[in-house]
Amino acid sequence: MTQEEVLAEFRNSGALLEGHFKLSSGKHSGHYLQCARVLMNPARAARLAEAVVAGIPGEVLEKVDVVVSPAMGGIIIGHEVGRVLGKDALFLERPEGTFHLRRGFALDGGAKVLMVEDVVTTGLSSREAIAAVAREGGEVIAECAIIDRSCGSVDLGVPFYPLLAIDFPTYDPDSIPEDLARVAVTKPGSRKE
Ligand SMILES: O=P(O)(O)OC[C@H]1O[C@H](OP(=O)(O)OP(=O)(O)O)[C@H](O)[C@@H]1O
Ligand SMILES: O=C(O)c1cc(=O)[nH]c(=O)[nH]1
Ligand SMILES: [Mg+2]
Repeated sequence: MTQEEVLAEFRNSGALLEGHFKLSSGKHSGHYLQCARVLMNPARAARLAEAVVAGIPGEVLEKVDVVVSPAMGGIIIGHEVGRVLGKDALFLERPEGTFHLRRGFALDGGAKVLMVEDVVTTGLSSREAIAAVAREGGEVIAECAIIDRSCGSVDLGVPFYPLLAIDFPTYDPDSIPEDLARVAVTKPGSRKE
């Protein structure tokens, strides 16, 4: 899948939003990639998962024991990646603010984990999720995602394989451009303030 074809999947599903968004990291942006909309079609979700997996080197894939995703955004793409790899797909949740496994999910000691995200912007959520896997006894050996909003600048501490790297500007709360500040802000994600 080319970069243009990935972007077309977002455009065609109404997932490429413009407005004023408060991101998970607290940064603000005039653009938002609403992955839930792009993944709401199961055939499209499967296509994207196959393309994500195709971008990961074989020597990494052959080591993977299990797929883990941070809820909510990572769940659907993580499950689809698990299907492509023939591996179980678990997810981390943070109802009290810190990611951990719930619902009877557990990792075997030393399990080699492929972390799967929908979007990475600052990498904050990914780093928290990677730390959570370590607390749960596993080892994240690589991460993949549909979108890298850092456009290649993020360091997750493990090899990172995004399907599409994109560079939409983001702003700290005290340096929001005037025209963006005039637009009512929404916070689409589920991280608590
Ligand atoms: O790289 P970062 O700066 O951490 O941003 C990316 C994270 O933000 C979104 O999740 P969010 O916390 O909005 O919650 P959600 O997954 O429940 O939508 C997205 O799903 C990533 O997890
Ligand atoms: O950084 C985020 O929170 C974020 C950005 C984006 O474009 N899409 C998304 O789901 N989350
Ligand atoms: Mg998320």
